[in-house]
Amino acid sequence: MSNYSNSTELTITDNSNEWINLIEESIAKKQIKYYDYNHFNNIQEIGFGNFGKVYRTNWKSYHGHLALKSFFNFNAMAKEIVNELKLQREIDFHENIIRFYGITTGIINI
Ligand SMILES: Nc1ncnc2c1ncn2[C@@H]1O[C@H](COP(=O)(O)OP(=O)(O)OP(=O)(O)O)[C@@H](O)[C@H]1O
Repeated sequence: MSNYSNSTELTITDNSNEWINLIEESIAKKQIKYYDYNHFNNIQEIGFGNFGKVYRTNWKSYHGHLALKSFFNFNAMAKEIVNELKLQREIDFHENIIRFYGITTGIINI
């Protein structure tokens, strides 16, 4: 039997899903709360930015309004989203900083 001690291992690395995996893991560990999209109602577009549209919505029987932020390309944005969440956690002690509640997935059809 021969031993190819100096053989080179060809490794193909694909980091494109690394950030998606991190978000999914955080949801699985309940570090990020996942909301069922079916519980949102009365969805109305209120603005848009470079990365997606923003909607005003209600959730279940909660009477206040929430902002739902959508992304045109979540996969391409995942790294920036993780970074935003880290930054948000640093400063969420201040009352003027809006709270991050969690994530949902769905196709907005209004
Ligand atoms: N929590 C919120 N409550 C009310 N309106 C909001 C809220 N978040 C965003 N908006 C509205 O949606 C618009 C887009 O917001 P978004 O955060 O996506 O982009 P931006 O911060 O304006 O710019 P960028 O695309 O560079 O991030 C805002 O300009 C605002 O009008």
